[in-house]
Amino acid sequence: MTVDKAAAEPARTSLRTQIIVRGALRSLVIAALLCVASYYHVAGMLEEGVIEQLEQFIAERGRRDSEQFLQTERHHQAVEQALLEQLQAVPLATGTALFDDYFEPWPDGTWRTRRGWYDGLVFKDGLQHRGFTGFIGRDVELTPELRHRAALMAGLLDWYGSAWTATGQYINYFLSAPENLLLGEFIGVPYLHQVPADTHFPDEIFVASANETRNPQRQTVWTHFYFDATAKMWMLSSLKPVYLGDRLVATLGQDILLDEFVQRTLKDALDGTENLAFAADGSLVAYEPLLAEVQAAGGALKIDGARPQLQRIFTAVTGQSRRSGVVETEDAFLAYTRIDGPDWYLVNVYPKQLLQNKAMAAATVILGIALLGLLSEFAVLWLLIARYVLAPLRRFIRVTEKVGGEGLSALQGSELPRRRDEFGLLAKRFRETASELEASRQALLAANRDLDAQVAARTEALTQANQRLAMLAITDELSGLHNRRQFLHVVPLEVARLVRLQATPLWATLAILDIDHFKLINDCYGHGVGDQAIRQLGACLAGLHRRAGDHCFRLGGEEFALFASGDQVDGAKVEAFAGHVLEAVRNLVIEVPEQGATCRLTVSVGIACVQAGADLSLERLYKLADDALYLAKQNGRDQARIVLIRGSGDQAKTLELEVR
Ligand SMILES: Nc1nc2c(ncn2[C@@H]2O[C@H](COP(=O)(O)OP(=O)(O)OP(=O)(O)O)[C@@H](O)[C@H]2O)c(=O)[nH]1
Repeated sequence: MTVDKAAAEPARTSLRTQIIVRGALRSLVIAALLCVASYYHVAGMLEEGVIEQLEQFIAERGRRDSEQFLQTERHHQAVEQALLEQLQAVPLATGTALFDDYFEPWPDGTWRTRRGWYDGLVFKDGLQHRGFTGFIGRDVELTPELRHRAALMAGLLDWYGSAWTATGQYINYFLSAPENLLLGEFIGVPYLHQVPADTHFPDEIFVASANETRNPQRQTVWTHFYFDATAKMWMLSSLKPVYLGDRLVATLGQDILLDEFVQRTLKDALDGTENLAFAADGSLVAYEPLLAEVQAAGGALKIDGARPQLQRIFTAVTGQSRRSGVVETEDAFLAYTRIDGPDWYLVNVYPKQLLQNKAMAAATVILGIALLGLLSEFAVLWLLIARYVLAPLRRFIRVTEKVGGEGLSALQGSELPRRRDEFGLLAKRFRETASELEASRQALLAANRDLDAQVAARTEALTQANQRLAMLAITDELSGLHNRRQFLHVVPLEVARLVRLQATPLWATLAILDIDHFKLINDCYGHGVGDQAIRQLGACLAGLHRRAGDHCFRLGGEEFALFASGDQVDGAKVEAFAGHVLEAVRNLVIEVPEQGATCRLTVSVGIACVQAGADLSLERLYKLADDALYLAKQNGRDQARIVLIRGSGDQAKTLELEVR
């Protein structure tokens, strides 16, 4: 068992760091996507809210700003109604008499109101009156009707004028008649006592604007607004012609202070937005960046192509059919409302960038909260991983490191967590696997042992088979003697050994035996008997030839060889040996089972006995023996011919013997 190197090494990177870092990166991407989604969601919600807010704001502003002008129109209607009623109801004489209470002739030929009506006086009614002046041109014919009307107009001005101017919204209030009569309360100024005698008011714009030629509908007329350089105030005039039947009897007029309106327009805007006001004919009324130019143009600064942004606003707003609402342009929401009376538009420009900034701020807050949440979540995760993942993992690592020293049994140790979660399951699997591995190991060891035994047995069998094969290779199967192969192997070795040991004269003896007329045995009794004869002859020769260093061979067919070595060799001994062989063969009884008989055999033998010398060799030995055998056969068989050579070379002495 080897220890896994990777397990024993400390981890290069922390699992926890990897999880946290990768988790954090993915969460950051999600948070960024959430932030983008939040941005668009918030922007959408803000847009709805802003449009609603703008609609409310502008509608309220429209109502409030219109109210001032509608109030003026109501004033005009009230005075008109009162004048017409009085003209019809008050007897001419009464009015005529009153005329002198109000007017007095001036040396310049004009009639002017008595000074007390401006400076202050207590009238017949017992009340204090003051504040207004009046003027009647010097060429005017003072008919009773005019005197009656002038008196009634003076009375109305006396009654209502100071009340109206006291509201602070009007700088003056005046009533004129087409005969060149003008009555008016001009705050702080006895204006009509100061004008020249030849003044002809019906030609003045603030009276003539309401004449029938310019105002055929006989409606209230609103002049252009203008900046009064003397008073340093923004103003607007409102004129209302009063007709008795078809006859113009008076014109009612007011100069309205617009300072408050202009200031409100400039200042009273939602944060980050700006207001502007313009007339339906395109005259700019109030717009902070162009205030000086509006003043310089006396209220007649037109919105045109020179100011494309304003022109876009003007076109977008005046194209709307609703009285107030919100129009969206490429870069802004335009909250617009019409203002009754002078027919103006008030517009609040809400840049979309403002909305985007708010959405971005909201999205940033959401992102911040999300990041904070993620941070705390990952901090908790950091601790949880340490406790529930890293700690059990480290126990696993320790246990696997122990495997090297203690073996698989370490895996079954109690250090592995016993829990109900995946780690518990893993530990269980570890223990089970350890048991299985141990069982497998034991089985493997047993199998190895078994295999070793089998290999040993097979090796032994193989060795024996090889030995058998080796034996078979050198053994003649039929006789059990060594064969010709072994003869050619052994005899040269023996001869060489004898040649080496020349110091003590040694002898090599080779006898070659050949069965006589063996063919006849085969022919007469069959090959089986022939084989049996060879077997018995082999056993016989092996029995005769038992000394160490003696060898017995079947050279093939019915031919056998005997080889021996020795130091005490002479003719008698060899003759005795040959006789012994011949006799032993003659005594062999070969069974012929098929015929229930026996047969006998003889052999012819050629023997060469040579004293070892330099010229000794197997070839020489064999030739000598074979030649001797030939002689034995030639000489009648069943005998031995011996060639005995003592010495070697020129000193060699040959002795030939015959044994029967
Ligand atoms: N049964 C049997 N016969 C064999 C075997 N080997 C050789 N022979 C026979 O031995 C006979 C040898 O015959 P020959 O060479 O004529 O010799 P011979 O008949 O013994 O006559 P001489 O040697 O001249 O006495 C042949 O008929 C062979 O078939 C063997 O292993 N078994």
